[in-house]
Amino acid sequence: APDLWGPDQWHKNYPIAKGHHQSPIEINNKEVHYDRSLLPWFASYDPGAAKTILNNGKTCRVVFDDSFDRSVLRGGPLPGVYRLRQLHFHWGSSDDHGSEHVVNGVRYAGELHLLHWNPKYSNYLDAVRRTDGIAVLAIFLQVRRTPKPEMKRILEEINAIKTKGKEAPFPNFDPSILFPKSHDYWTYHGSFTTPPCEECITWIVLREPIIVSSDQMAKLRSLSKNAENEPELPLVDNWRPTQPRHYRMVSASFL
Ligand SMILES: Clc1ccc(Cc2nnn[n-]2)cc1
Ligand SMILES: [Zn+2]
Repeated sequence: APDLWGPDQWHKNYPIAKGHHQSPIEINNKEVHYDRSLLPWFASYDPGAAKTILNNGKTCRVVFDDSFDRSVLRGGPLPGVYRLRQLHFHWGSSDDHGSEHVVNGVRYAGELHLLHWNPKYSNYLDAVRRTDGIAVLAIFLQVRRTPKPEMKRILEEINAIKTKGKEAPFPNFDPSILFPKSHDYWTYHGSFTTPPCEECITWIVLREPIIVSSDQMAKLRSLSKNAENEPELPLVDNWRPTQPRHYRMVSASFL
């Protein structure tokens, strides 16, 4: 059956969805350009900034206090500090797919996005209208037999936010505990991967995935996209297919 609201239809309401700076994209070694001028990136997150965890019907999201430069990302390709606003996940209906970016043909089971905005703009909604408004740190989730203990706190809250609109307190959490060892990254200019698909994102995609277990991925898949009193609709496959790269350069911070 034709999916009336699927990614191929978004351009009808949001023409930019067919723009030339859309995300996600395929990252292929042969087309990547090593840029030795790229700086390392740094996250300085205050655990006290974590506020709540929410099922918004399209993902599991943790929101942070972004009323001042409390938790920030800086360095890398960024011109200054960017404020952490929220993190969320993308995943599939099985372990063999679910990530948004694809690396040399490899799809990972999921992808963690930490979304930051440029405080040179008066607020987040203004920032999403600017090409340098948003920075997303993207981290692949790779399934192996070993769970990632640092994922436990998020996954333990899943039972409290099973259905769309459910929210729970999520205090004292520093998302940098989720980071892999290596800070090597690719960077390119792109967009939100859901409507309105604004082309306002500096993407920082980490080369090293974090390792999670199949059970941990199954926990994410136990979320529902329906509200409590509605028929059960599993929240899975909330990833957008890769988009044309057009003439964009993907730079690598590593050789
Ligand atoms: Cl909460 C949320 C916010 C944005 C998206 C889509 C997206 N755009 N860029 N990264 N993720 C999905 C869920
Ligand atoms: Zn995302």
